[in-house]
Amino acid sequence: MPASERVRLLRFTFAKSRAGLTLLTFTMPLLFAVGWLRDLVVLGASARWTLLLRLALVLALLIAAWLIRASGFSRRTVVFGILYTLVFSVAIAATTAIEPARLSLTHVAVMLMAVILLPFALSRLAATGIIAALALPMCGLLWHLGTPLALWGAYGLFFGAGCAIGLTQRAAHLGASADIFMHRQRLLERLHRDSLTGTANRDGWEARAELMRRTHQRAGTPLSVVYFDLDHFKSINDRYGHARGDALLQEVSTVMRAQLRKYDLLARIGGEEFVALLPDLDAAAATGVAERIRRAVAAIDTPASVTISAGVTQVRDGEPLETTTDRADAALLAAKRLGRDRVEQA
Ligand SMILES: Nc1nc2c(ncn2[C@@H]2O[C@H](COP(=O)(O)OP(=O)(O)OP(=O)(O)O)[C@@H](O)[C@H]2O)c(=O)[nH]1
Repeated sequence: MPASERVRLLRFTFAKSRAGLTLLTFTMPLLFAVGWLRDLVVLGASARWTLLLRLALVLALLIAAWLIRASGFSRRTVVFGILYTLVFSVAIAATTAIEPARLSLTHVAVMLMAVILLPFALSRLAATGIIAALALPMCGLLWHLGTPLALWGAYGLFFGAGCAIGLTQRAAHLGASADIFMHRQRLLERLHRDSLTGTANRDGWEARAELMRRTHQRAGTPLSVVYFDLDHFKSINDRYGHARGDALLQEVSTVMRAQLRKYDLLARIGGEEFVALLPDLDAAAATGVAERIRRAVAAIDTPASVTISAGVTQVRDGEPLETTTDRADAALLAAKRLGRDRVEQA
């Protein structure tokens, strides 16, 4: 798969996997809330204030999770993620009924693990989300090991496994929709490409040219259009045959591409008619490019010698693209009238 496709696929996957991971972000405080509510039932009124404090913390964590969600996974997410992790860890430490004297190395290690893993739970990657979904409840289990509360850790693990399975299924579903997405992209690319020369076709031109015009108008940078037409191509077809004509069209488009920059748009919009859209070039500079192409085409080493005529114009402020292309076409006709194998500027 080409690199550009892979990047597009990754972007698509990231965009789609956000929802599941956001759910995970909210799940963790809710899990703790369930555990603490259970304490309220078991311990009764004697621990009311501690439990109220815990519930207030859960509320704060939910608000923090909401803020993280609202920040839209930008750079701010990282800052919120770190704050969230800190508050979360302090909340665990402050409200877990373990006296400082009983704190063991395991507890410290578990807390560190929780601190390290939470940002992963917030990350966009499904894989790290799954790790966090399983590892965080595992932290809870280890934390309470040897006490009845370990049951809650086990429950969390069970719940985390559910999350992980959900995420895996979602990933599989995403894989299928990504396939459809890529298929659609390839189809669209094929529809916009001229099968003979590999350049854009008329649909491809129409899909991209107007967008480029708007971008350049907004940026206030020059943009030029060049119309090309092979001279007396009919006689070449008649003399050497259609297949040789086809091969010549391919050679000409290769020569043109070699003279253009990567971001110039080249399209075959008719039988032996090409158009190029040249960003950041005014009419004079575009004429220079067209002249270079004219010379390169004339130099193609073939028995069926071919020349090309061109009409150049610059996009004027606020005018529709059609007006510009009409002007370039008129300049091309002038080049034909003046004897062909030449470039005219309008
Ligand atoms: N081999 C080949 N020929 C094509 C293709 N598309 C169009 N043509 C031919 O291109 C020729 C164009 O002829 P005209 O429009 O008369 O233009 P011309 O002979 O190039 O003359 P000028 O443009 O006036 O210099 C026709 O003979 C078409 O059959 C194609 O895809 N392959």
